[in-house]
Amino acid sequence: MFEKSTWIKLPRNVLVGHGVLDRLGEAVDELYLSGTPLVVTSPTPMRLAGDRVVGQFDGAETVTVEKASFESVERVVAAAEECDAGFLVGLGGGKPVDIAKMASDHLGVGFVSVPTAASHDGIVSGRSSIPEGDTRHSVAADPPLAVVADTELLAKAPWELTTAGCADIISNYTAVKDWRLANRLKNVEYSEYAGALSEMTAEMLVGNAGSIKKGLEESSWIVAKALMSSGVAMSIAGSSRPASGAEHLFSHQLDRIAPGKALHGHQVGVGSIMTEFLHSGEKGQWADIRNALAGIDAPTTADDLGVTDEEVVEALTTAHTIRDRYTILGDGITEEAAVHVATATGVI
Ligand SMILES: NC(=O)C1=CN([C@@H]2O[C@H](COP(=O)(O)OP(=O)(O)OC[C@H]3O[C@@H](n4cnc5c(N)ncnc54)[C@H](OP(=O)(O)O)[C@@H]3O)[C@@H](O)[C@H]2O)C=CC1
Ligand SMILES: O=C(CO)COP(=O)(O)O
Ligand SMILES: [Zn+2]
Repeated sequence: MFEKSTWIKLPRNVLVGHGVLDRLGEAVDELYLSGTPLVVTSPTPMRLAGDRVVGQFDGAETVTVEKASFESVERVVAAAEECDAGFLVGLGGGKPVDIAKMASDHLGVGFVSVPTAASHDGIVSGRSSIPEGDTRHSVAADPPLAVVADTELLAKAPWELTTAGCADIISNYTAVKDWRLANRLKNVEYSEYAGALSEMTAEMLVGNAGSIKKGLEESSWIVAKALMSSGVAMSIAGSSRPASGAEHLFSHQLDRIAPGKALHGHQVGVGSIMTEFLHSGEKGQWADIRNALAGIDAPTTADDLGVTDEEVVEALTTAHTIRDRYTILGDGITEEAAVHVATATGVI
């Protein structure tokens, strides 16, 4: 008997474009949400867009978080309970958006995503990624009911945040390779639709790389749409597998070993150069990934990331321990292998 079933959760209203931030209230009205809106944000986004967001709702409350942690999630849950929040609005980069997503899932209330940076593909995904001690939890959470990505606002963010978003998308190439490998070797469920969408998203971004330039609002448009598409791939898969493989394990380890040195997207980009080398060897496509990253001003070396050679090697050799996700790193690679891949690709 055929017993498979699938439940894909996607956002209902997605607004991307110049000035759409001022249509946030309208986009939310359409969702028939009720109760007090709680805006979950962090210091910079609050300063840049807090008033414009809060001003579109009657009686909105605000909570500011500084760190991606379960403690922050608990603080947001407490603030929501105190004001009896009807729904949460995540305003900012990946940190406040993920925290708001996880808190609203816990509270069973709606969530609206308002990114201030095109820096990661959690803008629209049904995943929340929070570190805890030596591990990282990437948990299912309902995706946003609405996403409002104002390209005027995104384009004013530091250029590095946009190149980080590009690199997060470029890393989809290796994430999908890892996913297929895990399917072949460990029978991990693979979705052809999600895998194809994720790869096509990376392909289109690289194809449009010529239009991704500092100071050009069109760049934010291209990147924001790619981030949406990648987030949808994760929603279809019901996991972050289409967009997160060994290059993400490497980045999550770097977050522990060398915290705050580089952006998530930049770390996964450099990780992707090396894991592509592990997948396809010296003559493989790792140089294409490096060139794609270099072409949009994203880091390609340890130096660019601001981390040491030793930290890269440590992250590579220990990345497999951070979570139960089979990748090209298998049960771990030796220090010699890590030094070889990092040297051969020019990362160190
Ligand atoms: N759930 C998912 O599927 C995914 C989740 N992620 C997660 O997202 C996080 C990475 O996202 P990222 O955006 O890099 O992290 P942050 O939210 O920490 O943002 C990076 C920095 O940019 C600042 N910032 C944000 N917007 C602006 C702006 N418009 N102008 C100037 N500065 C700005 C932030 O300020 P401030 O410090 O004040 O916030 C912060 O210092 C990671 O925790 C990662 O795990 C990434 C990909 C997918
Ligand atoms: O960063 C992500 C996808 O780009 C989310 O992946 P994780 O599940 O590794 O946190
Ligand atoms: Zn990512």
